[in-house]
Amino acid sequence: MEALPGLNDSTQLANTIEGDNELHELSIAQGFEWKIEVSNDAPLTVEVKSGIAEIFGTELATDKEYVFKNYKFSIYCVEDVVLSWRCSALNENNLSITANTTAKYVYNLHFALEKMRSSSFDGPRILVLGSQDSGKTALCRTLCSYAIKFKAYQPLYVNLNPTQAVFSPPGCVAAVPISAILDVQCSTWGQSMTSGATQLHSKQPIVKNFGLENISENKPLYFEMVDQLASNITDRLRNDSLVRRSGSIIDTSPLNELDEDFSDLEHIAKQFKINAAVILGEYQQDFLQRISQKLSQFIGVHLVNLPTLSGAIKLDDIYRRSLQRSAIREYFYGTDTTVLSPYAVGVDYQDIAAWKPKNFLENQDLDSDLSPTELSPVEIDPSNIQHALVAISYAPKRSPSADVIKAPLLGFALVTEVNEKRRKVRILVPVPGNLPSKALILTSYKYLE
Ligand SMILES: Nc1ncnc2c1ncn2[C@@H]1O[C@H](COP(=O)(O)OP(=O)(O)OP(=O)(O)O)[C@@H](O)[C@H]1O
Repeated sequence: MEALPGLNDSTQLANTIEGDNELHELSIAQGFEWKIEVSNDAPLTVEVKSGIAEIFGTELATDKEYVFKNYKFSIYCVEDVVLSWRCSALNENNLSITANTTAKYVYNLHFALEKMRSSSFDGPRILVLGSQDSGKTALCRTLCSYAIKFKAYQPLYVNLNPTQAVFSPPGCVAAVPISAILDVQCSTWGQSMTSGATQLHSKQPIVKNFGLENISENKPLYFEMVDQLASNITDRLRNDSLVRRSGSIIDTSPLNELDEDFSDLEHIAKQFKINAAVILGEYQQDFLQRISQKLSQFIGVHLVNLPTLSGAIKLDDIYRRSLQRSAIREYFYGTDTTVLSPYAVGVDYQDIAAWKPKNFLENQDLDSDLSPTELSPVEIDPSNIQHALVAISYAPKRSPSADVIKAPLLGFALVTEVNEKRRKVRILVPVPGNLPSKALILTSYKYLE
């Protein structure tokens, strides 16, 4: 590969630092964190020997081996920690161990939320804002982990960023009550009930399929999905006093993807009835004031501004894509510890009724005023459905677009082969049986083995 100009594998960088794959012992002082970036080819195993260490707020058990692959994260030491590690791509002279400068703010925020939980049956509903890679998701994950650490709370994590896959494939907005410990080894936070029996308690997400990669490709459709999710959440909170009291932690898309006049933000705040908001990163006072004013009708107190989380890393597109790919892979094939066996079914062209969301960035000729949320019918041919991830809706196969968009999701399938000659399609489904006789929605995400 190296001989070919322009073909630089992203994993090469990590591999240039040669490790010996031997067991090493490492002591990290209280308040410091070990920033780690591992590729798929050179997994890292870690075993805590003594002290309290955590990953995004979830404590690591002592004398248990954890394996990390294709993951960028930090191990934060709440106490002095001794651990052993082994990796063929890390060298003990090049480990990045630095003081964590923002943990104190996260603790303060957590205790403020705890206060809201203990003083009312209606817990906090906090909006987490910030620029790209400022640590929004890391903060949400830490706050969820802290909330369940000592009390039997079940905070609702709401993911409004369709590019990231948390308990769902990418392209979705989702909400999941965090009912038990999260899987520290998983960038997708853990496994959902679709995985069957899992090592840790599986979670049950509410998922809405947006289907496109970027919210600006079809904002009206994105907000249709956000509104549907918000309405499901309102029902859930009404009927589940524990989740209501534990509160919602709402993770958003980067601020630059939302409207400059903050009307998108106002819409989200209204839909999720937020009563607190935090913004990560360094901003001009005037900018913070404008957001604060917009949100003042919802949040009694001011918007809380915290620095970019210590340890947050600027991610490149290749890594983002690899996380999306692993989430799709995990949905169908499971993980190394929970292996799943999806079923391949053969379907005739005429037995498929597929729709796709309108993409206004890709197709500038589309008239955006003409019901942008309406789905367009898909003509089955290899060029558009080969290797595509498709959402299976509950709407019967011949339903009109308006019904399909409103219908809940049954699950996802993956087109693995399209035979133009025989007019047949091979589709991977997570459960045995035929492809359900339901309307399908083609997403922009593709997965090839
Ligand atoms: N201690 C840490 N705190 C926060 N982020 C960390 C830490 N250590 C590593 N990271 C990594 O930094 C990257 C960016 O963090 P994160 O995904 O939370 O940002 P974000 O603001 O949610 O990004 P996006 O705007 O893409 O949604 C992630 O890969 C995350 O795993």
